[in-house]
Amino acid sequence: MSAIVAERLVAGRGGFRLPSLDLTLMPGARLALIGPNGAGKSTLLNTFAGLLKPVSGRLSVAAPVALLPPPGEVEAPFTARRMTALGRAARRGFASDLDRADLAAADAALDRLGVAHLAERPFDRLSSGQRQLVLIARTLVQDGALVLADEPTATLDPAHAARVAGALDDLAAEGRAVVVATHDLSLAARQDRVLALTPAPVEGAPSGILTPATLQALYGAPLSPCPTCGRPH
Ligand SMILES: Nc1ncnc2c1ncn2[C@@H]1O[C@H](COP(=O)(O)OP(=O)(O)OP(=O)(O)O)[C@@H](O)[C@H]1O
Repeated sequence: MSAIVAERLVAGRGGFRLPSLDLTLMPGARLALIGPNGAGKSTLLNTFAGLLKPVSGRLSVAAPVALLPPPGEVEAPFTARRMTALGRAARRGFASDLDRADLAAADAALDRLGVAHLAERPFDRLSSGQRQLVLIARTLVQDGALVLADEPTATLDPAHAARVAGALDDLAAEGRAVVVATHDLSLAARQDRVLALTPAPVEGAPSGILTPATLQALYGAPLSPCPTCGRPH
């Protein structure tokens, strides 16, 4: 079964509308959404997550969905460990409290991202990048068949960004479909496919989409060096 099937899907919110989109994503596939500020990446992710109703068209999504919201959206008076472990509690409802297995999974996810030392720290007193890593750890423990990550590496230093990219690769290797919305073109380049949200969305292999010409058309300015070939232009 596909992780996402979108047919003539129009996503939007308020007065904003994305162009009609056809997309199929198989389990284990990795897709990057790129596009300028306001292009509709978060709108599309939230539509995939079921938080926004499609304006029109057909959308079928595998469950469960694990969603990493964009940086800065989450506040909570919990420790980093509890905040991470709540990713598992959400899956089975909030009726029962977290158990040892949940806390152990949280510790393993924090360790995977190089922030095990933050486990006992109050989430609300972490730096923005540290909070982001905790929320990514929470996403890792959610056991999603479809993992949606909105700007996962924004606010991260290069070493932590590399760990996150590797952790997302691991999720895909486990058979989960992964969609990242990102301005980080090196992260986009390591996905299997890239969907560029332009007035007419274009989708393909990173080598076909992350080209100087496509990026210049997408962002309205030349980008150098080329993110896939590394050459200045
Ligand atoms: N809550 C909202 N209500 C109405 N319109 C919104 C809302 N949030 C965003 N929009 C509009 O929807 C459009 C797409 O926004 P969206 O956040 O999906 O873009 P994005 O590609 O994720 O942008 P960015 O890269 O800046 O995060 C924008 O024109 C934005 O102004």
